[in-house]
Amino acid sequence: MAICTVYTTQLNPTCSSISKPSKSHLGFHQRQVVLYKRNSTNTYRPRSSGFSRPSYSIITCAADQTVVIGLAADSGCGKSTFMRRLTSVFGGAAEPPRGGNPDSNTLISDTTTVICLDDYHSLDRTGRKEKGVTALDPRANNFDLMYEQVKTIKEGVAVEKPIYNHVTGLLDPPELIKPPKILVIEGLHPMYDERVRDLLDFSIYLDISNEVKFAWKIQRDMAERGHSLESIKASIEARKPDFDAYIDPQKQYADAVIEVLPTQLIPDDNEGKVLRVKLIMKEGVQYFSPVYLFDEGSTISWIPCGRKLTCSYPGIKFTYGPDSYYGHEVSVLEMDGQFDRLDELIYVESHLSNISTKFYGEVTQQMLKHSDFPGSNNGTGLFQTIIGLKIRDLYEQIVASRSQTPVEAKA
Ligand SMILES: Nc1ncnc2c1ncn2[C@@H]1O[C@H](COP(=O)(O)OP(=O)(O)OP(=O)(O)O)[C@@H](O)[C@H]1O
Ligand SMILES: O=C(CO)[C@H](O)[C@H](O)COP(=O)(O)O
Repeated sequence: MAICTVYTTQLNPTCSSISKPSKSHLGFHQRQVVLYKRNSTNTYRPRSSGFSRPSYSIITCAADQTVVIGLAADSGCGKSTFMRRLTSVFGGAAEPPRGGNPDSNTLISDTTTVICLDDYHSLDRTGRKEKGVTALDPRANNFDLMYEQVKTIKEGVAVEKPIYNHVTGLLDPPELIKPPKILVIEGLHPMYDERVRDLLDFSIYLDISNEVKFAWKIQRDMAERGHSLESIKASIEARKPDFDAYIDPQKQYADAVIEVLPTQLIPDDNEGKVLRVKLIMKEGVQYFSPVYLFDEGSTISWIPCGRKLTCSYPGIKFTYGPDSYYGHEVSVLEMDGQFDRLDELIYVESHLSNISTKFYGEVTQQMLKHSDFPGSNNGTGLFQTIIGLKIRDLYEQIVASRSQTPVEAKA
């Protein structure tokens, strides 16, 4: 986090965000901020002798303030895969904090820091068992701390965040999280608490239908983790009431929802391999303009298979159009089916608009780069990649708008 190095009585025009010091500001990382005193003419002086805490404000460089993105989904619904795609859009690899807890859930890259909200479990595995609550139950999570820490990071100050250890089921000693350019909070509840929700600059919900969730869980937990079919069924059933009560309702607040359903191209398909994926995009969200197919606002149905796109059974179908979602006006882009050849995706990409690419073919390039990630041959990978590009664009717009904002003091 860069600090404002203003040593005159006038504020640097790029530093427009001013807030009162809180306990966390004045803690361990006090040296990261510069304290200024406001005088009667509403100008600012750097800290000098006679400084008394209540009369000082913390000034952070607005252009460097952290943009906060929320990603909500149930466990095993593709959050990690989405995060890898997002990080890749910004370049560089995301890694756990160097020299830290090997069981840390955090991933850090040059631009992004992804924190997992499981770290705000207030009850460890034993505690939840004793109280008979699941991790999805708000009573097993500390929303006050989540709010305080996300807010503090957003204001440009580092925090000591707890770690929930998925290996031991215990709460480990905290780890230091420094303010990144983009903070992603991913997990079960990024939009559950209104205070946390209000801190989000953009929010996404991964809505995986029960049939597909089940197919993915079986694939992962049976093949990779040696669980039995019965135990997977039992674990999904046990979580369902709390999922319905506390996780699923968050999708009404999301700016973008990626909904994953069984295909409609194969009658009575229950294999869950071919997917129908919807990208539901809220209208009127600042710095976010929904993607469209051919003609903005029209209703379109498109089968791109033919000379320019190779399709084997059951083919590919795109639809696009306006709709309503939890009372909000939205645009919905849908893809049913899967790609045979990813290099031909450029044909589809060239018919999509508002995809926030920096050069022709960037979506296709990203998809080809990660062709081994789950979902790369269908709408899950395509829409996750597009949302990654939209987040980059949103971030750049926010930074640009902040550096143009006139200085305004909030005492
Ligand atoms: N788009 C996809 N298409 C097919 N399978 C997928 C897709 N996304 C995820 N999966 C399957 O689901 C599993 C979980 O994915 P991922 O690790 O990204 O989810 P997660 O939400 O981060 O899970 P957890 O919270 O349990 O760590 C993957 O191993 C894969 O089997
Ligand atoms: O839903 C979950 C996170 O996405 C987990 O079930 C929750 O965090 C509890 O984890 P564990 O099973 O390791 O105790």
